[in-house]
Amino acid sequence: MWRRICVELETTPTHLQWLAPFTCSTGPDGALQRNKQRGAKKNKIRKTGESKRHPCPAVLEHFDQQYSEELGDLWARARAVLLDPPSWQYGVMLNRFSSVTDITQILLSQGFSSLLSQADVPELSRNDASTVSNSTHQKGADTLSHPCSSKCRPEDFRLLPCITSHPLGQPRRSELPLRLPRSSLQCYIHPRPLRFPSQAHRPGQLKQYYLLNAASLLPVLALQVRDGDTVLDLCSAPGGKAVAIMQSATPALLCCNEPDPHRRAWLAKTLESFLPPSLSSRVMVSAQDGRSFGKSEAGFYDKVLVDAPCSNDRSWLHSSCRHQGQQRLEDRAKLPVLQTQLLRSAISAVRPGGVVVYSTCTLSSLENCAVVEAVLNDFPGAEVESLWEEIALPLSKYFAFISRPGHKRLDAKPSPCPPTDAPSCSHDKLGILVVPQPGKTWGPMFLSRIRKKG
Ligand SMILES: C[S@@+](CC[C@H](N)C(=O)[O-])C[C@H]1O[C@@H](n2cnc3c(N)ncnc32)[C@H](O)[C@@H]1O
Repeated sequence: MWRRICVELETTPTHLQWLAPFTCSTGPDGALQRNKQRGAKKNKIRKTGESKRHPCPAVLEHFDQQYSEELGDLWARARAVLLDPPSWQYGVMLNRFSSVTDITQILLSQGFSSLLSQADVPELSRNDASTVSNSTHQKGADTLSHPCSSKCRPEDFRLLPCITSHPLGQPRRSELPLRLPRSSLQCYIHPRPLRFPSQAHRPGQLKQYYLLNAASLLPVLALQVRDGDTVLDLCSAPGGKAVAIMQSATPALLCCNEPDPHRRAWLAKTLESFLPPSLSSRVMVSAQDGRSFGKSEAGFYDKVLVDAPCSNDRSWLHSSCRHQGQQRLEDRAKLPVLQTQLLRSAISAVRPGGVVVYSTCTLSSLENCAVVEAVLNDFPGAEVESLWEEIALPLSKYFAFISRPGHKRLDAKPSPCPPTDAPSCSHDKLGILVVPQPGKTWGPMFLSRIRKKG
């Protein structure tokens, strides 16, 4: 199998071989692309300073139509965030392979705090968590109703309220505590939209951190990579989640796949900037169409991440001109077909008992729950696992997740919904959705975890 993978790797020109000597001067996190500055700046935070960007009228009109129908009042607040780049927050994911260690102190002294520390996550038992959600929903606190498809009534949808303290005293010792999965992944966030400076590449030195939308880490947490796993990152460029996977654990193999040559070059640079050469035998770059893995590598992987090509609401809203906006809207209509094919391929590529995480950075239910629903219909041996108590509840202090009360039984087995023209939007059944809101501007991010039965 190793041989086969190696052969399938592109016969790479030297600039694509990520273990080639460090020569790149551009970074993976986009910010560096914009900041052409050379040399690392002093670690000084600044306001995001995003210049005023104008939304593309055609895309905004399309979003208004679709999302006010799907999300109701929730859309007005998400819209306000998406239209206001200076309000966007940035996460700082630390690089555990960098030998420079002063960064945590600097972040803490500047008001950043650890997103994934276990310390500030309330320790709730499963029963308590259920009680908290139900009782808060009954009270109607911090809720926003939003209409969706014909299957859902507007009042069915609410924001998951913040859980900031344990409402019922100490959890019962005998019950499993509600905690984030253990991970060596470290990310620091600030309550305000302050951005840490991006780092230029320094030859021979790994970057210390990666700037990102912290919601991007949720699919990686959901993937639960363990040491020794064989992992496929099916749509990998520019490589933020691949780097996060390598922060979480040491897989036996991480295959990073990206068919687009320019984006693959960017991916290669990211890997080169964040991973030491000693990991070269474990991390590989592949150039296939992701739809082919289901046949070429059937049943090989323990874990597959499908961070699918999607509408990317944040960036598409700010399309540079009307023509680009129109083109993207045309592409948007075709995406669910590609996404469905990629997810099918991923499920075929995973071994029985293995898991696939499907994620997008759009709010569109057609690219989210409708894709998962369609694929589940083809794979009776696959089932969605709830991410509610594992991810949404522990992190509700930081992210605005939406929920549908009454469908949140923590022990409920999700079942595929009957095929329908209208998406069902059962985010709690088919996945979880982070909706940007003022003060919690992370997202959009949809994620769903599917296990292939053994
Ligand atoms: C949302 S981006 C992935 C972001 C990446 N996972 C990260 O965290 O940095 C989706 C990627 O899928 C790639 N893509 C498009 N069509 C694909 C296909 N048929 N197979 C695999 N990847 C594809 C795109 O070129 C793009 O780089």
